[in-house]
Amino acid sequence: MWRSAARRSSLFRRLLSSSSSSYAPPAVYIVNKRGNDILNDPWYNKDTAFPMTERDRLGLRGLLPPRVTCFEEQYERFINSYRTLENNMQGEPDSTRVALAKWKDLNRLHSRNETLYYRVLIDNIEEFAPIVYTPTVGLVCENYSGLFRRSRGMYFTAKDKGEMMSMIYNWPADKVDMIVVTDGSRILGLGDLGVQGVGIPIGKLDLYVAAAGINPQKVLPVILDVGTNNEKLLEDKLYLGLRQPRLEGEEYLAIIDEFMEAVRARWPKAVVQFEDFQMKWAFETLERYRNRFCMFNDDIQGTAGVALAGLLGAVRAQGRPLHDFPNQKIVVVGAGSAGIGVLNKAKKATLKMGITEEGHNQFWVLDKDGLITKAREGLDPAVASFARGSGPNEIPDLHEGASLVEVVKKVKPHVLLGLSGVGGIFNEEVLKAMKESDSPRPAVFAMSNPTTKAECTPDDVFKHVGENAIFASGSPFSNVSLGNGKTGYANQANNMYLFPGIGLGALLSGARNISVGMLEAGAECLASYITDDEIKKGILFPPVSRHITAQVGAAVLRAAIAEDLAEGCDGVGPKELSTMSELETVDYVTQKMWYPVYHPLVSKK
Ligand SMILES: NC(=O)C1=CN([C@@H]2O[C@H](COP(=O)(O)OP(=O)(O)OC[C@H]3O[C@@H](n4cnc5c(N)ncnc54)[C@H](O)[C@@H]3O)[C@@H](O)[C@H]2O)C=CC1
Ligand SMILES: CC(=O)C(=O)O
Ligand SMILES: [Mg+2]
Repeated sequence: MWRSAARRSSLFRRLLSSSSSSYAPPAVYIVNKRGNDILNDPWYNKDTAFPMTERDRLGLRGLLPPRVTCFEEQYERFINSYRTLENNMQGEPDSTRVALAKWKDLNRLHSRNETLYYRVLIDNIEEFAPIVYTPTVGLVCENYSGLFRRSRGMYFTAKDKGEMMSMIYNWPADKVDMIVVTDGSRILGLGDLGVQGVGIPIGKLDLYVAAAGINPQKVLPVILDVGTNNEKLLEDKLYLGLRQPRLEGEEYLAIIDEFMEAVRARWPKAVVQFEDFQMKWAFETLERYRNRFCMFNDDIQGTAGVALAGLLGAVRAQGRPLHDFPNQKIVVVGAGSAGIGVLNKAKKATLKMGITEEGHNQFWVLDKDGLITKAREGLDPAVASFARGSGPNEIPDLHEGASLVEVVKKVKPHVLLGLSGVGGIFNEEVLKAMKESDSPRPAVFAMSNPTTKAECTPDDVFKHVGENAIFASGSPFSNVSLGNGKTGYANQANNMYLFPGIGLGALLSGARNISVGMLEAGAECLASYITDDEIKKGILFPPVSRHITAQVGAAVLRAAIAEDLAEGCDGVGPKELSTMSELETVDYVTQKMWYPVYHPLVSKK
């Protein structure tokens, strides 16, 4: 027993030290450029940190101020100037201006020096995630055409039909590990933003680098510009996308198919995350590609795992055992890609706990037309199994199309969960009705993004529902001081806790595709991450970090192996991966994460 464990861990050590990892940093970078071309390349640029020997070697002498500074000094210089910006903008009434100024400052750093940018992002992820990701990324997308300075990512358009297989070779990196793609049709809760939606793949991939340690040279943000139905954009002089209505039907699918095949041709092992597609295409493309590519839909699948972790947390917060979950009454507002993804996942958890398909009775779902019942004309099959009926188990008078406040008053739900994209829809009347919830700790999840679309704020929840309430939102809010030293926790319930780990685990396992089992393993890992003590305080989610991502990534990787989907990565095969214990897998995943440091540069010639 001891011998085999010892043998296994020596194999593990060898794997860590000898794998031809794309993540373990190389000792030197070989560059085929010199002088200003290096300074203008954010991947190689070190600004004033180039040592004199390197300045001589690379033709940089005289192109930089004479004093050589170290990384730490550059870091401090950036943070100080960022703090000055913050101070100068204090009292500025227009919060949009402040957010965009901060985003521009970070973006300028990215365009100049990626190593410094990612270190700043990693070290300050909680502070900077709201700038590179939601909510500021929403503002950036809305104003993208005016803000555009330097291209990031790739643009495939309806006009590129038949060209994508060659276009994909225009991307400069030989290897791409992680792609996030959108068609811009449903950007956060902001609707169709056409080509301007490219900000979302950029923001998501920044989190991949910061939280999952994906090498930034191996990520690719992609926008598929198939037109836009947003009249305002079509009339906007600055708009940078195609000026045509969105492609539909087979024409649309042909573009997506061609893009996916081009990816497969050049980078067959890349993981592709679909993001912010309008509902019909979100589900259709997921079904179309899930068994043929290593891909997933973050809004349907990532969100579902995070929401389920939150729902189970709400059960624990009441001091109830998890098997009580099927008795929780949950009102879901929004029956789109995210809402239906959450409902399917929660139902599956209920069925796993022994409830039958016909017997589950805990969900009430509303969309823009109110409560969805079996009487709904043209009932969407995706939501049919959640539509309320009229049998003896039903609450009387809850008719088709009943309003949110009626539903909350009559159901007295344990959880009210919003994925509607409608800001403020959980108004005072609704929240006061939640106070009468049958739960001693009513939970309100206002998951829509960005902040302007949040269904309510934590202040409103703790004021109207009560201090015992549990709150979570898609975009970040500050905790609320409840007086007497007590805190009302403003959790962030966002798929950012899962997608980086899902992508990383899929990548390192070399999975052929991303199975339900792999996603479940990630979600279960997240659900069990928070301790009972934290849950009692009302804390449902951990801060986003490399630690949680490594755990989720390891869980996903192990599930891929268990399901025989893993083909290995970077010379580490499935057999070797399968010999690792749980702990060793976490160590392995952690070790494979890229970390920003300056490397000596050596000129090719
Ligand atoms: N926190 C997170 O991790 C995530 C949050 N989201 C957010 O969820 C929101 C919805 O996303 P999707 O489901 O993809 O959008 P979607 O457009 O597919 O669905 C929106 C749903 O909300 C319903 N709705 C609209 N107005 C309503 C009203 N007044 N009352 C009740 N329901 C109403 C619509 O009928 C539709 O069913 C967005 O704001 C998005 O940012 C999405 C994914 C992840
Ligand atoms: C978080 C996210 O994926 C969304 O709001 O669409
Ligand atoms: Mg999304």
